[in-house]
Amino acid sequence: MAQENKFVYTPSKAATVGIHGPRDLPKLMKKAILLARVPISKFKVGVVGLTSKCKVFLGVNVEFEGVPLHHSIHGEQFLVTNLALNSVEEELTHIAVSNDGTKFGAPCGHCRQFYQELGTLPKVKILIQKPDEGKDEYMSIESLMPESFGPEYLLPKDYPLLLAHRDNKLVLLDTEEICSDSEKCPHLKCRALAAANKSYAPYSKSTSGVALKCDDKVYRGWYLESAAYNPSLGPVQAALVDFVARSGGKEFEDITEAVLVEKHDATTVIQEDTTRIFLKKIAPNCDFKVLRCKKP
Ligand SMILES: O=c1ccn([C@H]2C[C@H](O)[C@@H](CO)O2)c(=O)[nH]1
Ligand SMILES: [Zn+2]
Repeated sequence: MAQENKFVYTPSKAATVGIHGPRDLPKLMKKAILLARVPISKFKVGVVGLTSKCKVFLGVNVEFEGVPLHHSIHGEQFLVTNLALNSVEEELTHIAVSNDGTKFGAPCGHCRQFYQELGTLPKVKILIQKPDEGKDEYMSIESLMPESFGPEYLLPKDYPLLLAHRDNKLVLLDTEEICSDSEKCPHLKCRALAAANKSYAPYSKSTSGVALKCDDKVYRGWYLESAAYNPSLGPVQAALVDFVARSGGKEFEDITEAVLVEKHDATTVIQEDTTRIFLKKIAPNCDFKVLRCKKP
């Protein structure tokens, strides 16, 4: 990996920290918890996840001072976004969630709902403490959500869900030149367009992406929707997941530039106004531009 991501472990890197299977996920928990950004609650949540190809991903909760609480990113949501941003199409099989590194608990309702986007019957298993028996056990998220509401109510059968490979095939409205390696180039407009092209917005169709610049490094993320609408993660929050994962502890206020790419004809969901206000609060010196895109 060109830029170090403290939140992603290849199987060989995972083995060096003693992770060989689901039982070992707690070994990374204390490290994860330390990476949380919680100026409001001071309540740090760490999440360690394992995929079917034995990669390990971390998640943490992220809070933003000065904006409404619903802009916060939960640890479990961070983890899934981290998988999406790293093009992990394999299945997420196990997660462990903790706020102290020793006790493991269930995700909140908002996260259980968000995990419905991984498939209509999420097979993800979660480490749960059994107080009576004094030991931890994995149980399925499905069993924590009987009678669930999910994408199957709103989308056609077999619709590609959140972690599926996606190319929305959007182009910028103005005839701007876009680099052919737009997933790696240093231009915010190219990176934000590439992000919008991976956005999962099956409910509003308002796909969008954000690219951020800090110290000549680019971070990007894309809008991820939830069938229950409210748990959806905005494109700027998704880009901030990338920022928290790869910036090596930089502050949000160090972000100097941001570009949002969204559809020119988006009417049901528009990110521009909210993103502008949000960035003004968390990164007051950030120059914010909006570019419109369309289906060619
Ligand atoms: O399952 C949960 C529950 C809460 N939080 C976060 C949200 C907020 O930052 C803090 C307090 O609720 O903990 C999570 O990350 N996951
Ligand atoms: Zn949650």
